Amino acid sequence: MEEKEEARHQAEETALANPEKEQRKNDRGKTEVVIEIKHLKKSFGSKDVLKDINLTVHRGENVVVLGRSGQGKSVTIQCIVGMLTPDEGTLKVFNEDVSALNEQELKDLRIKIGFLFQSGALYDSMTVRENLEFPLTRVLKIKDQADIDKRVEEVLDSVGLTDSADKMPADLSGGMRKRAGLARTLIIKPEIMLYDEPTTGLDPITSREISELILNMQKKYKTTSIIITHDMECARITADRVVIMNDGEYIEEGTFDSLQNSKNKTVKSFFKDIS
Ligand SMILES: Nc1ncnc2c1ncn2[C@@H]1O[C@H](COP(=O)(O)OP(=O)(O)OP(=O)(O)O)[C@@H](O)[C@H]1O
Repeated sequence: MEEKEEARHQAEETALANPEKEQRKNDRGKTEVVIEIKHLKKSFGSKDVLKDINLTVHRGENVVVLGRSGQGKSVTIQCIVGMLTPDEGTLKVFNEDVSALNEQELKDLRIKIGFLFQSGALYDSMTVRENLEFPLTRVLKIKDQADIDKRVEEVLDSVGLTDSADKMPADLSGGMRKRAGLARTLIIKPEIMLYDEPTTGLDPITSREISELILNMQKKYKTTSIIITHDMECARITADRVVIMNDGEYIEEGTFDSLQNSKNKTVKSFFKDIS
């Protein structure tokens, strides 16, 4: 294993390892608030990136955040996981104020949150199967090989990669790599999934497949998701609710269909190419 990858493994273990903290049981149905953001502000120097962000996400929902480049979508995500501290406002995840959490509490929170970044974040020196085994053995500390095999087979089946288990990431297409990255994130069954531009760089057909997969994963794993995208087709397929972000604020929200009839000029501009 390469040095860089080893360093990443170690960072990941430190950030995530806490086998005793099992996932919170969903016993309050869809109305439970999982993420609550109120009047969030964040500036970098003189640049006000987040000016007044307000968002409530309920358990099991897929919320899509649509916004042009550089609007602060990624900054919002980094605030949610405590990688950035907001200047003002409150941000609660599972009813806990993220900026008040200590290091250990942040680690406990992050084990419940899965990220799917644009790159897919696979380890290039490992096969797909080894990539999937890694979080099970190193993060969840599972030792029973039969249990590991069962979990790997299940998640491979979910993302349609059963026949590619022994391939190297370099031998996969862009769409397959994205599927494998998703499998690697889902295998520890996070309660919240954060997707940062999940379809960027993929052709329209593969993008559609990934969007449908995101929807299927929501149904199968009952995960709460925030999906950041510019891809209107992805938004249409995956969203229970769409939030439009512009100039540091969420300016309008609703179902994909309801927003198509918005009178707001900025909202309209997102939908202008949709027939
Ligand atoms: N750590 C940081 N320090 C300084 N400026 C930052 C930092 N993180 C983000 N920014 C700035 O904040 C703005 C918003 O960035 P962000 O990455 O959240 O945009 P985005 O909406 O996700 O855009 P994109 O769709 O292009 O990824 C950008 O101008 C960026 O340069």
